Amino acid sequence: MIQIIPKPTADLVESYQRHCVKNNLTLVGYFSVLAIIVFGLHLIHHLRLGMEIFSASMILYTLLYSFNIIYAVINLLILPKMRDVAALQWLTVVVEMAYPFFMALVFTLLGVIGVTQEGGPVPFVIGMFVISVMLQGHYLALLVLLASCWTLFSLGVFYNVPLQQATSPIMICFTVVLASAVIARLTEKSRVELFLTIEELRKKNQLLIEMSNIDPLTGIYNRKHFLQFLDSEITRARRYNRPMGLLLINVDDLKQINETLGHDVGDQVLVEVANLIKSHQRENDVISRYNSGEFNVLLLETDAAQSIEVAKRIRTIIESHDFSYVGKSVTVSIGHTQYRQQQANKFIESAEKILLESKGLGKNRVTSDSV
Ligand SMILES: Nc1nc2c(ncn2[C@@H]2O[C@H](COP(=O)(O)OP(=O)(O)OP(=O)(O)O)[C@@H](O)[C@H]2O)c(=O)[nH]1
Repeated sequence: MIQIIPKPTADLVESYQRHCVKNNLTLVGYFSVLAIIVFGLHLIHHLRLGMEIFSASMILYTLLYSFNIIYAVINLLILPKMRDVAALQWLTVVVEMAYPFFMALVFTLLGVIGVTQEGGPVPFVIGMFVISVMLQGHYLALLVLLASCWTLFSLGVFYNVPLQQATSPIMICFTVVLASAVIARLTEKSRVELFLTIEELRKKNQLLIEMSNIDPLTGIYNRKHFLQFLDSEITRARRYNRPMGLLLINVDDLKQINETLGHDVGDQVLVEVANLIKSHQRENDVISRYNSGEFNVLLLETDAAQSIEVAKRIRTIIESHDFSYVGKSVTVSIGHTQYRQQQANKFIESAEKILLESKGLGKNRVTSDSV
């Protein structure tokens, strides 16, 4: 069977949790604003009906709404502005966990009051569904909370209501708690699967992008990447008038190596030459395989004298390297040019022209159009 969804690794799980925290905080923030509006309407409703506003349930509602105001301020005004990462993480955990716990407690008490005053367990039912949405990504915490709320609710109802009247709301609320847990689990599972699939696709996409820029034989950048990179560097060099050199490096007599020793040996020579150039690369050099037997080095922030210096060093390193399996030393011809505010293709053409000159002059040499 093909496994489409990989087993989540620790970093994926962590990343998923971070994703949940972000979502939950936004949810908590907007839920708080909604609760404040509802509280206003609730209060107006009570006043218009001339109802007692200091009853036990009203005090609980007031407490619930006051907490919402504090949470709305923390979530929407304080957290987004915090710069201290450690403090932010700490406060985020407190807010994310404390809020549903507090809500659950208040809703449980409202549920008990509701049943005691024959209003029914509606607040408890609503509360449990709300916290199962809020605690997405923390299933264990949700289970603990649901179980504690139900136990608290049952004890409260038993204590205040005769057994006959208590059984029905307790059973209803048990079903609600069970349903909330199952729904939360199912939604979380599908969210995790979707998240992991997207994450996996994102990684594969990244890998494809990287692979499309890499030469499979030598593992260095390919021509496509070089041309893209050159475009952006030309814009920069023009804008800030920065010096930039280009070396075109061609392996001498590669055709002959291929013909006498085989294509595999030719491949090995190319890999080794690429590694030699790479191992002596400076921080600002960008190396790529430009053509079959040809490499180039783009030398950023480098003037003509420094570029020629680099070219000479590369030539010497390759000439003195031990290529004993070829039976003779492997050499390269290098053409050097400096950027002169021209178009990218003209810049490359200059390097190609000077490389041809290098070859014509007898190979294994550095030729420059800047001296
Ligand atoms: N082994 C190997 N050979 C390649 C590869 N790509 C191209 N070639 C061969 O490399 C040779 C390059 O030849 P050229 O650069 O034209 O000529 P050369 O023999 O190097 O001669 P000069 O450039 O004049 O020194 C050709 O025979 C290509 O077939 C590759 O990936 N691996």
